[in-house]
Amino acid sequence: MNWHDAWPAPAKLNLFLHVTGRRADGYHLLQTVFRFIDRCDTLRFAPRVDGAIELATPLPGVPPESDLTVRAARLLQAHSGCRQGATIHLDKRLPMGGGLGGGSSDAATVLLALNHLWGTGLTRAELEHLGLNLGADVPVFVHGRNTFAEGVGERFTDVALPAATYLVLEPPVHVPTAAIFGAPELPRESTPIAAAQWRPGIGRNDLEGVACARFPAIAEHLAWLREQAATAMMTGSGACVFAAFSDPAAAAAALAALPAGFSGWLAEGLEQHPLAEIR
Ligand SMILES: C[C@@](CO)(OP(=O)(O)O)[C@H](O)COP(=O)(O)OP(=O)(O)OC[C@H]1O[C@@H](n2ccc(N)nc2=O)[C@H](O)[C@@H]1O
Ligand SMILES: Nc1ncnc2c1ncn2[C@@H]1O[C@H](COP(=O)(O)OP(=O)(O)O)[C@@H](O)[C@H]1O
Repeated sequence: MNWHDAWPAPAKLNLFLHVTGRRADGYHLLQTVFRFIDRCDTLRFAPRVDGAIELATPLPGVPPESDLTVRAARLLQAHSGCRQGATIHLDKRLPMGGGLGGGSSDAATVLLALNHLWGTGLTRAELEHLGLNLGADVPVFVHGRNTFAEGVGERFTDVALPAATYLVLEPPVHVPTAAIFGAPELPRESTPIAAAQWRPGIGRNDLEGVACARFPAIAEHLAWLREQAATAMMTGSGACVFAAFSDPAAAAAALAALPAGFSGWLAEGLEQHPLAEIR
């Protein structure tokens, strides 16, 4: 791929999410399955010889210096000693604080794209490791395969998933991930399961109870979605909730029945990240 190309940064869904413990540094041990879906942010890059990293499209409420795209580019520069720079254009479609991993996916796409465009030559494993400095969710987007993840979300056992159409609802709230993990009432002792035993439909989202109690809009969206599909669940630390349909027409019918004031969309489950093969 070239400098002028559009580089996708897909969303993820957590098909289940169990909290199995807490590390000494406060981070939580999780078990989860990440699935990539075909709803994406899009990034474009322009090369710079002055070495600067500039975000041409700053996000409301996010200072460019703390934007994950800029931080990812700087980290790769520092780690590789690369003297080139880039202007980054981000076309943001995924909601912030939605549990869809948008910011983390943007960061991973920056690492993959600039490693390719700058010719810095880091391996995918090195980029995964680098990405963990930016957030617990970044490595999986670099990894690029649907996967059963453990640890804080950096140890992977890849899984093959059946085709599915997802109806995703966006409750109009931004959930601060740290506040959900910090809640005293969060259940933190789910019994670990073996990756080989997991099948679609197994497990729940342990963060759901806290998120629904603190953000009633999530509870309302989930209650409506469960009437359409009993297996509906929240993704990540919220706010988005989703349901899987094996029949796309059933998913479309549920979307058509969405109550006034609710917003939602359909997405197809991907077999892998669209940049899974890029070097
Ligand atoms: C919950 C998950 C599930 O995929 O997704 P999101 O809802 O954010 O999409 C992730 O584990 C989120 O990963 P990410 O959003 O990258 O989190 P980070 O920026 O690393 O962490 C934000 C804060 O959440 C808490 N945190 C995060 C991950 C984790 N395993 N344990 C934690 O306790 C910490 O307080 C941390 O300071
Ligand atoms: N490029 C980015 N896109 C989205 N959020 C970003 C970005 N850079 C920094 N952030 C910050 O990260 C937070 C979490 O964003 P995001 O990854 O989209 O949500 P989640 O982790 O819930 O899936 C945002 O609220 C925002 O403050």
